[in-house]
Parts: sequence; structure tokens; C-alpha cells
Amino acid sequence: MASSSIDQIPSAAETLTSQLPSDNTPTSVEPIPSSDSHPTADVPMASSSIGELTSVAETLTSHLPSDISSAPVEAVGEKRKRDDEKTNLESSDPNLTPSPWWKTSLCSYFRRQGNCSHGSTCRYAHGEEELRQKPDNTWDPTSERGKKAKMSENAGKCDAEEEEREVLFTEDMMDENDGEEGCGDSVHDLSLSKCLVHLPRKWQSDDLKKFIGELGVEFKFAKKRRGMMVGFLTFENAEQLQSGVETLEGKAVGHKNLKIADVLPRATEKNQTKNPAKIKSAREAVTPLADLSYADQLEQKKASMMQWLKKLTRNARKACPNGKSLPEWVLQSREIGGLSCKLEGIIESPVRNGYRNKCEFSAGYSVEGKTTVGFLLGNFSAGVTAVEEPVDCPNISKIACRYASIFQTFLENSRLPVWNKFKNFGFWRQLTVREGRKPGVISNGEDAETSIAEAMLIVQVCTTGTDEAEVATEFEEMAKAFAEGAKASSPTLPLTVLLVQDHQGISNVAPPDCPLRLLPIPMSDNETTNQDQPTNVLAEARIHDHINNLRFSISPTAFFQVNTGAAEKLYSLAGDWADLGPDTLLFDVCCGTGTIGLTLAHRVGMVIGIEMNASAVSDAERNAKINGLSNCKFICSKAEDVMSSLLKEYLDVSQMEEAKPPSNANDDLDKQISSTEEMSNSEPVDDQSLPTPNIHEEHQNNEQKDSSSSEPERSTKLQFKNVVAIVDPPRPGLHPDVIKALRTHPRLRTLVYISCNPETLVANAIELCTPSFLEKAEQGNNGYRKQRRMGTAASARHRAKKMPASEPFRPVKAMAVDIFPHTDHCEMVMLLKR
Ligand SMILES: C[S@@+](CC[C@H](N)C(=O)[O-])C[C@H]1O[C@@H](n2cnc3c(N)ncnc32)[C@H](O)[C@@H]1O
Repeated sequence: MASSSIDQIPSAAETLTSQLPSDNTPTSVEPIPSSDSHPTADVPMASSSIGELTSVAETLTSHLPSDISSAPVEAVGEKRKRDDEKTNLESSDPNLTPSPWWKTSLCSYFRRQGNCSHGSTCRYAHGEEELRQKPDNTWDPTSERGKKAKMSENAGKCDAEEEEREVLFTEDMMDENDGEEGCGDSVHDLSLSKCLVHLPRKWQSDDLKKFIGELGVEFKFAKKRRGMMVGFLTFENAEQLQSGVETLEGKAVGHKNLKIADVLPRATEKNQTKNPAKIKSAREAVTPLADLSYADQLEQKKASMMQWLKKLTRNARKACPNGKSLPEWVLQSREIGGLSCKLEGIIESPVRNGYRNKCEFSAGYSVEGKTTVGFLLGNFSAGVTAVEEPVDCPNISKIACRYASIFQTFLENSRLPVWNKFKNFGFWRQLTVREGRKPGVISNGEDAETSIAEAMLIVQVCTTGTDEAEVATEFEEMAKAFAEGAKASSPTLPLTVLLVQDHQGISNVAPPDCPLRLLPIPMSDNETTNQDQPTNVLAEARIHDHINNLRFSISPTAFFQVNTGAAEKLYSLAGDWADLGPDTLLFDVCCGTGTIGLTLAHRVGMVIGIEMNASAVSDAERNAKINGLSNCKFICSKAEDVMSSLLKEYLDVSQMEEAKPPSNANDDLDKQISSTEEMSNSEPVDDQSLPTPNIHEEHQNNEQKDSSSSEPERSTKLQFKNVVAIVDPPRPGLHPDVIKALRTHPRLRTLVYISCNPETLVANAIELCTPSFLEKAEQGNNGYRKQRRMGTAASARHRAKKMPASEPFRPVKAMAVDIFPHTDHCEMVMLLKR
């Protein structure tokens, strides 16, 4: 661990990352929402400001610093502290090392009255000369230096807004045949057209026309699609345009102001007017940190995680009921710069290039109007539809790039159209490439691809309104193109499974029960296909990967961490922190294919995995069997529906047997290691003999399903001395009912939270770690509407107030794990105990 983690000392430059792209921290590398369980919405990593500022009322002490809002760590709670102890913060004794917060805020008394009764012992600065920089390298925002910094920050924001004006490819919105007056012209005078940015997403064309009409603006036609924040306006002539722009620019709509931007034309051979310098490359869109050194990327992520840990402290203070003393961890936070617990460091990814084992490539048009398979250059809701090839994106493997290129060449000659996001029309939508790696050493060099043994291709289409025979021919030709392309590549590409997913929805994010169809892969040059392959073997459509010497079977829609090598480190860390032993009952909440529970099964008495995706649960059961682990049980259900009853079932039983170490746990481990060694020398798929559930049946059966890889349950339950939960939820975090169940069960003392989204980790931790104050809780749902308008942290504080009386957890330590090099994303592991 030590060798791979960056030191623990908070970096001086706690640079805030500006924004996250949307990669499904997950499994999509597109900057738009992805189909995986980690959603992909942009998350401003440093968004803690306004809504989260410590309330002024709370900080009203007799002697205020002038920047209350910016001094949450040192100032808030100061009054509580002052009564019981004197800190070096307050001391001017030269023999004491002054607090890092000494004189980092201006004294408001001194400022107003020109003097202060505390004189030279005042902890706040008397004037600009005395003012010191805060430990996080910021200045009191009311000071001259603070204001200057704010101005340059705002200038940066303006630049960011400027970027928003780059609305790509919006010309499509005005294409013919959509029934709009004036849209019939196949050639538009784009100089008479404008984009309106910051419109309410729920508006449609009629709302836009009404709004413009009421302002007396004349126009030729207006267009707006629900869900987007851009609309389009075309004027009859230059005079209309000029007066329209003058009226509309900056006009308030809701709580935003309208911006007017140029419509960027689709560049064609005749029309090469686009200024490529203004457009993001795929590399910039998908791997925004790629131009930083890896050490700088890690520093940046670590600094960002620290901001989130500070935010947790600030929110816990706010959530703490009046009259109750602040939890010890909040009081102690001042000793570690306001962090809610120590950030131990950041664990590096063992592989930095080509690490993604799952890539989702969109089918669309490039800025030049060329059929392209690659990444969207921005957010569709902001009007960006251009797709660019995955050139120079260091997180994508050569194999995935090669398949994208094969598919693109095939689409160039296809009789069926690619999907048009504006018109919700077309056939070819997306290519997903999933890779399975051989067991053994993970290589970070040029030969990284040699460890990839299997590849699953999932092509998403929309068959609405198509001719069945034509589609069948296209699929056959596509399968041939992939097979030939794989064979012609050097080295030959693995091709294990080819699937088609028929999805009718507006976005490419398909539900897990979206129909899948297995296509036969042509086997040889003379096109002898594997026609013998029965069509009902969809359940065998799977690839395999390896973590900690265990073999994992993965079905098409099951979640699997996209960076296998880094995931291995993540799971080991969670296990090391979880305080495991033979008398431990481990709950693996949101277990996916069982990776966490199974890799730790040999260290505990029993694992109970909970997962809502039926295919993933069936994979987890299969994976327990493949690896000879018999102390694991998997529940197919939403965690919020079963967490409380499972805790009761396993912990509150009256008739219990004392747990003994699982007799076969260590044997199993030895067995699995040797069998994995065998596997590494053998053909990859060796679990075919296992009973295989039918995927379709599973999808249809969404009811709770218990399954166990052990013998039928005994009437008496085992009594486990130690109960631990490791939770690994998707980006929205844990459901409030899961939090409540975990928090209110007194026997659960250790909780390891693995998070791909620090914002929801903070929100969940607020509920888990602040003292309960039910006596003051407002009951019922009357706050619901208000809550919906709150930020995540504010609504967590609101829910914390309703938490039934229970002992809160405390954050003990945290570690960042860099699963996603070159992107803004990062996993965080936090140990909570009580
Ligand atoms: C971040 S993944 C983690 C999976 C697994 N722990 C791993 O590392 O491979 C989150 C998982 O939670 C599942 N999930 C999402 N919402 C859930 C819910 N409400 N209840 C149970 N599982 C859920 C998803 O299907 C996904 O498999």
C-alpha cells in the first residue's frame, strides 16, 4: 500500500477541479449519461460554496471574523469550544506554535471601529498587512486579496460560459421534413439563425414561440426540444435579427439569463467554415486530465477529495442539533485542516493506459458530417451532437479502438442510417466493447493488450419501422465485418460474443431488461458460420475477468469495475479496513457480480450480497461456484427493500448457533488459487458445465430472490460476533431506507463506504454520522417538495433530522483510489465506525 500511495500531507495547492465529465465513473467514457449503474452526470467537484456555507446565525459569536462564510472550519463552533478549552488559535504566546488559522480572517470590529479590545492578542487580523493566507491557500474573501482572487475566478467562469456558446451541429435542428414552417428549405442562411442558450429544459417549441411573441420579437421560425437547454430562432432578415438579439440577450428566463450564440454549421465539402480550434477533441472531452503528468493528476484528485471531506464536516456542524454537543470527530477536524477524517492518500492505478475494460462508442456524425463511431464531444442537452473518433484517448485500449474503427467502416457502407439524436430517428446507435483479461500480472506497457483474452461486442440499434429481412442481412454483414476485421488485425483481436440490443428510447442508456439477441460469429474465410449454435444460449453470452486470483463470469448488462487492476487494489483496501475475521458476517451491499464479497469470502464466516440486477446476481452465484466458495449468499432485490429485514433476520434471531470459522474457507482459497493457475494455461471459458439461468426469464422475474451457494439453510442461524457492511452504491448513493437500516441497527459497528461520487458519499455520511435528534424531528412528508429543490447535502441534513434515535457512526479514515486515470473521476473509500 505504502509504495503505491501518495503521501498523506495535504498538498499546499488544493486546486479545485473545475468540473467532472460524465464518464460513468463508471463504465461509459462518453461525457453524457451512460447506461451503467454509475450515472454520468456532471458533478461540480468544488460546488460546496453558497448552499453549503455555514449559517451566519450559527456563527454569531461576540467577536466575529469578517469572512464568516469562508471560515467554517475555524470559526463555526468556536463558541462551543471556547468555553471548555483554550487553543493555540486564541493564544498569542510566542512559545506556542500558532494555529494555521491565526490571523487568516479580518477582524470586523477593527475594520468598523478602527480598534479592537483584544488588541494584539486578537486572533483575527487587524488590517490587510496582518492578514495571513489560510492553510488551504485562499484569502479572506472580504480582503483585497480575496476579492482579487474572486475576480480572476469569475473571469475563469466567463471563459467556461463562453465555451457553452459553442453549440455544435445544431444546424440539424432546422433540417427539412419536420413540419415546421420555414423548415422546408434545404439550405439555411445560418447568418439569420441564432441559438438561445439557458432555456428551461421543459419548454417545447410552442413555449419558446409564446415567450418570444410576448416580447414582441419578430421571427421566421423557432424550435425547441424538451430536455434541451438550447433552442433555435431564424429571422426573416438582418433587421429582424439585430432587433431580436438586442431584445433577447440577457433576458431573464426563470432564474437564468438568456444567451445568444451562433448556430455552427455542419461542415460539408462545400462548407468548411468551422473553426476547429473552437471545438473540443475526443481526448479533451473524455480524458480532460491527459495532458497533466500522472503525479499532478493524483495531486489534483487528492485535493478535490479533501474539499469533499471538509464539506462533510461543515454539513455535520450544520446538521447537529442546537443544544447538543458537536461530535468528537467534528471538534477534532480543526486539527486536520477541517477534514472530517484523515485522507490517507491516493492509491495509484497499476495501469494508466488502455485500462478500460468497457467502452461505449456512439454512432453519429463528426463535425465534418462524416459517419463516425466514437465519443460525443459534449452534452447533447447543451446542443452538442458531434461525435469524434477515439483518437489519443489514453484510457481506451487498442482493441476497443480497432473495433470502433471496424464498425465505422461498416456503417459507411450500410443501407441503414445512424441514429439522429435531434429527430430520434435512425438505426445504428452505439457499440459497446467489453474485454475480459487473463489472470496474472497486469501490464502497463505497450503490451497491455496481450492480457486481453476475450471481447464482447454489443451493438445497440433501434429497429422501429425497419424491414426484418433487410435488418437480418445487415446483421449478417456486420458480423462478417467484425469477424474479418478481428482476423485481419495484427495481432488478431479476440472476439468471444456478438450481441445486438434493440432499444427504442431517446437516449442510448438502455434499461437492463432491454432485449438482447446473440448473433453467430462467422468462423472462417469461407464464411462457415457457427450456425449450429442454438439461439437460446444467450445465458452463455459472457466474458471472464480475474481479480485476486478469482475468476469472474460477467454477463452483458452486469456491472464490473472498468479498471480491473485498480479495482483489485480497491477491494483489498476495503477488506483491510473492514476488520474481518472468521466470526464476521459481511454484508456486500450493491454487490454486482459479487466481486467484493467473493474476494473477501475466505476472510469471513459468511457473505450476504445484495444486488438488484438479476443477471449480476446470477453471475455472482456462478462466480461463487466457479471459485469453490460456499459461504456466500446473494439476494436479488433493491437494497432499500431488504436491508432492514436482512439485518433483523441475521442479527436479531433468538435461536442462534455460535459461528465457527467456515471449515472449507481456507481450503477453498487454496483450491481456487490452484484452479486459477490451471485456468491461466487453458482456454478461457471453463464454467460452461454449470447450470445456466435464462437471461430473459431472469429479467422478467424482478421479485426478490434469495439464493445460496451453500446447503439449504438450517433452522438456527449462525451467531456472528462481528457484523460489517461494505457498501458500493452507484453514483446516486444509498437509498435513505438503506442508510436508516444501517444506522439504526446497533450491532453493525463497522461500515466501509466505497464511492464513485464524493457528493453522494458526503450526503450519505451526513445521515450516518450526525447525532440523532428525533425529539425535534418534524414528522410526515411535508418537507418533501422543499427537499426536492435542495442540494444533496441540504436534503441529507433534512433527512438526518428525522433519523430515529441511534448512535451515529464517525468517519475514521479515507483513501482515494484512482480507478479512472486521465479523467476527473476518482473512487473514495471511507471507514465509518462506532
Ligand atoms: C458501483 S456498482 C458496484 C458493484 C460491485 N460492488 C463491484 O464492485 O463490481 C453498483 C451496483 O449496485 C447495483 N444497484 C444499483 N441500485 C441498487 C439498489 N437500489 N439496490 C441494490 N443494488 C443496486 C447496480 O446494479 C450495480 O451492480
